[in-house]
Amino acid sequence: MSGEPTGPASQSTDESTADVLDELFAVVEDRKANLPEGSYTTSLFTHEKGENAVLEKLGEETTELVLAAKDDDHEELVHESADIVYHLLVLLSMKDVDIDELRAELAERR
Ligand SMILES: N=c1c2ncn([C@@H]3O[C@H](COP(=O)(O)OP(=O)(O)OP(=O)(O)O)[C@@H](O)[C@H]3O)c2ncn1[C@@H]1O[C@H](COP(=O)(O)O)[C@@H](O)[C@H]1O
Repeated sequence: MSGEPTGPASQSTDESTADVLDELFAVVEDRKANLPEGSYTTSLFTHEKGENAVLEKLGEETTELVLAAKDDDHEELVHESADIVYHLLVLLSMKDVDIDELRAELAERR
C-alpha cells in the first residue's frame, strides 16, 4: 500500500514534539495543582468554566478540524489540531489520566 508508513523509521519518535507535549502536560498539571489567577487553564479546572467547557471545546474543535480537512486547509488543520491536543491534555489531567498512560497505550499498538 503506497503511503502507508512501514519499517522502523516510521516508528521513530519526534523528540521535539514529545518534549512539547510533556511540557504542556506539566503546565496543565501545575495549573490544576496551584490554580493561578488569570490562567485560562485554571478557569477550566474551576467553576469559572469547568468540565463542560472542556467537552464543548473538544466537540467544537473536532467539527472545525473535520471542516478544515474537507477544505484542505492546511493551516487551519494545524491550528485546530493544536487546540484539540491542548484541551485533550486538560481533560486527561481533569480525569487523573497521566500522559504516560497515553504514551503506553500508543506504544502497545506498535
Ligand atoms: N495551548 C493552549 C491553548 N490552546 C487554546 N487555548 C485557549 O483556549 C481558549 C478557547 O479557544 P478558542 O480558539 O475556542 O477561542 P475563543 O473562541 O476565544 O474561546 P472562548 O473565549 O469562548 O473561551 C482560548 O482562550 C485560547 O487562549 C489555550 N490556552 C492555553 N494553552 C497552553 O497552556 C499554557 C498555560 O496557559 P494559561 O493557563 O492560560 O496560563 C499556555 O502557555 C499554552 O501553552
